[in-house]
Amino acid sequence: MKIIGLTGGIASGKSTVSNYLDELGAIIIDADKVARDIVERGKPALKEIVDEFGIIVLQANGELNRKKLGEIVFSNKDALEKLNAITHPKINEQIKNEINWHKHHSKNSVIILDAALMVELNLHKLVDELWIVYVPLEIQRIRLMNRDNITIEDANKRISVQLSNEEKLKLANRIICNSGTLEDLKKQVLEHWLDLRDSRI
Ligand SMILES: CC(C)(COP(=O)(O)OP(=O)(O)OC[C@H]1O[C@@H](n2cnc3c(N)ncnc32)[C@H](O)[C@@H]1O)[C@@H](O)C(=O)NCCC(=O)NCCS
Ligand SMILES: Nc1ncnc2c1ncn2[C@@H]1O[C@H](COP(=O)(O)OP(=O)(O)OP(=O)(O)O)[C@@H](O)[C@H]1O
Repeated sequence: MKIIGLTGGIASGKSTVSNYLDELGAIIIDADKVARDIVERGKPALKEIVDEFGIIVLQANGELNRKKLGEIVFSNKDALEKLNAITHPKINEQIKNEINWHKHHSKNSVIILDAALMVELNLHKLVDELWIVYVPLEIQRIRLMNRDNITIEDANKRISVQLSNEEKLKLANRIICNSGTLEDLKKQVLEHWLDLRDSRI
């Protein structure tokens, strides 16, 4: 089994890349999905979040109001640190459990661990190779605003709370540049995938 860490800033194109790698036969562990699982109704993290931020962050049906919590934490560093202190240990634990499960059940596979906060969560230490999806800031901002239908101010806030591209690039084994078309992106991903396969034979 080989574990590839796939990281990059918000809206750099990681999910687009991991969807393609999924089609090529990789197993995907998506940190955003894990982060959603651990705050489901009835899970301890949700109670801790409500204790910290109040019932304002709940919807009428008792589920987390993600939009509301996002507005709070991406505008306030202390609030984000409090949310991270609740969620990050649990995200880390679940990801490690998923990796261990695959170690026993999917021995010959390639696992893609897709996480924006790979380095912040110290998950890069678990992977065999680190791939970075790089996108220049101006394009990143426009794609984020379009995808999430948010203002330039909100896009800047979300970008500014993450490690810079430069810091991530220093750690990368492979760089996927996503400033071009989706076809350009797919072509690069296929090249890396084939190269990885050849290096495993
Ligand atoms: C604040 C929350 C509720 C907002 O939810 P929302 O549905 O709007 O966003 P979603 O979870 O899909 O995240 C979208 C992107 O935001 C960025 N992001 C999310 N959380 C964080 C964070 N704590 N710090 C920096 N960037 C973050 C990532 O690039 C992520 O891919 C949610 O992001 C959350 O619970 N974050 C804390 C857990 C976490 O760290 N998740 C990221 C794991 S890599
Ligand atoms: N080469 C491209 N050309 C045009 N649009 C693109 C390209 N690559 C990705 N996108 C679009 O940019 C947006 C961000 O991509 P994606 O959701 O894959 O990013 P992400 O890195 O997974 O984001 P997050 O950190 O929030 O999980 C999406 O709307 C996606 O369709």
